[in-house]
Amino acid sequence: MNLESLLHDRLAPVLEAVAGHPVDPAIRASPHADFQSGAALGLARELGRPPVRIAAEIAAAADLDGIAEVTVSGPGFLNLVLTGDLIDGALRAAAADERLGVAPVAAPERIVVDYSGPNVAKEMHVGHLRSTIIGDALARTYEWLGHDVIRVNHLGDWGTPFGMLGEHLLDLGGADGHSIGDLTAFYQAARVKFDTDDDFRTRARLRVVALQSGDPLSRDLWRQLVAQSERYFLDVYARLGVTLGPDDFAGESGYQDDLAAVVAGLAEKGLLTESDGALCAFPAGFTGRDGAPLPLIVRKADGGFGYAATDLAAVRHRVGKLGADRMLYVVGSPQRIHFQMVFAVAREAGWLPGDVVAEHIGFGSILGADGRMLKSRAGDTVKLAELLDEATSRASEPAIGIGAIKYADLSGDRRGDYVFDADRMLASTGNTGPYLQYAYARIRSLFRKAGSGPGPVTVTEPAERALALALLGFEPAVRAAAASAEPHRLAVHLHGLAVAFSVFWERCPVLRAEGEVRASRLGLADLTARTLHTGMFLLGIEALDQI
Ligand SMILES: NC(=[NH2+])NCCC[C@H](N)C(=O)O
Repeated sequence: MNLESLLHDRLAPVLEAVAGHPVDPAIRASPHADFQSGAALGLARELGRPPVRIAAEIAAAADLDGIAEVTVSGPGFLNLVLTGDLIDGALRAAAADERLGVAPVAAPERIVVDYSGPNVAKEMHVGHLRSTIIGDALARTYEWLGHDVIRVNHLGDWGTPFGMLGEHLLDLGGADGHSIGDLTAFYQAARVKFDTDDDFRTRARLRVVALQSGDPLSRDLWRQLVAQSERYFLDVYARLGVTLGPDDFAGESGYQDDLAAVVAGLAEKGLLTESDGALCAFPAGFTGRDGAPLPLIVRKADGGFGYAATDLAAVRHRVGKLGADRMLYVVGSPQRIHFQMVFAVAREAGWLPGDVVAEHIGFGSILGADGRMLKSRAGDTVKLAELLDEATSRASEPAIGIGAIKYADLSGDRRGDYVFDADRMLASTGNTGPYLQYAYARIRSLFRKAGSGPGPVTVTEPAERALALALLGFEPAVRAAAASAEPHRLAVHLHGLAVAFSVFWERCPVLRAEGEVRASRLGLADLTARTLHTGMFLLGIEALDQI
């Protein structure tokens, strides 16, 4: 049962009667009562009466079913205290339900989550790490809520670099003879040759043309690069415990045959303009600093198609073939304008109907201890594998190191930057992944000693009540995280739950209690463990029985 919505339903009719129109009661958890509503404050000006008076009027008229007490405090807040029966009933209902009382959504949507999206023959970098972690948490959460989730890994597997990379692979012994091994070194070596060797540069250009016209050797080299990279990425996903698999790769190359139709479709709608030899769309409402309209380059002057054209084709595919109701693109904030323009052009072209939601789920950067973009000691971009090595080698178990990284990423507003600080993220106290994992393992160990199972919950002590409210706040936290695609809303809630449990644990003896009290406290502990387990699962953090 969702207490916030229960209280919402109790207060909404009274508010509407008082105001003469629907008013959101804006129920919030409160340190002074169980919950609080500030709705009377918002109505004061409109009704021309002091908010305290309005609040008193609401309090007097409210339907008190399940509410023990409504009081007015401060300038006109309504403080709401629930009855013990309501809380006990809600906890027992949650405990009896495998899904902890969280019903699947009434209207499931088909949600395409585009995440990870690394580039072939290149090491994944920290931006891909964030996309992978955040995207996976979102995909898990929507799926658990009953949506039909399609994971899409928009692999960068096409474009001009493949001339240089294929040619370099050929120089090293060709498609079947050579393993590209260290991706960064491979890419950099190709790059150096491309920048310094005229002959190589010419060969690389011809290789692109050959690849695009279907030359078998070129395709072979390319396939080899893609296959080796995919294997590498899958290793990283396995290490991270991420739910992306081999079938989720849907690389840019897959849209090549659709690009002509993209151009034709845009041309037909009169949306293409030639600009310095390139074909561009100028979606309404996008202007540069100088006020000039911003172009979305659909076909480059050399006839090649770029990132934007592929993304337009991908939108058509996801709406037309995959039947998406909602599309989320979990990609770093610097690509915000790109996606806004792609969505705008797709809407103008009629490929993105008004009832299909397309949203860029942006995120900030991972910073080093110096507050700048994360760099290795040598000043290069940090390889993802090295980052994982650092966290896992310092943790007692790999799952703790990985959980620490994920939690550090997911516990703050995704739009913000965060500092990669292994000491802080691995700490077993504070707002960290290990803290959640220890809280869970501690409860499991409690049950190994208890000798008996959980019983029906009856809340009496204040620490029990605080824990109960945290448990019942799980559903709104999951729904809020899903609604705004903000996993931190769930992460922060779980941390609060773990803290509430530790306070309860200090103040309320469990194993030393007797009879119904002992059973009830074990009931609270059990529901806490199950809630932490489910919540961590949604974030992609492993819950260990024993640490
Ligand atoms: N549909 C998309 N554009 N997805 C994101 C792809 C990310 C891209 N490969 C990059 O590394 O920046």
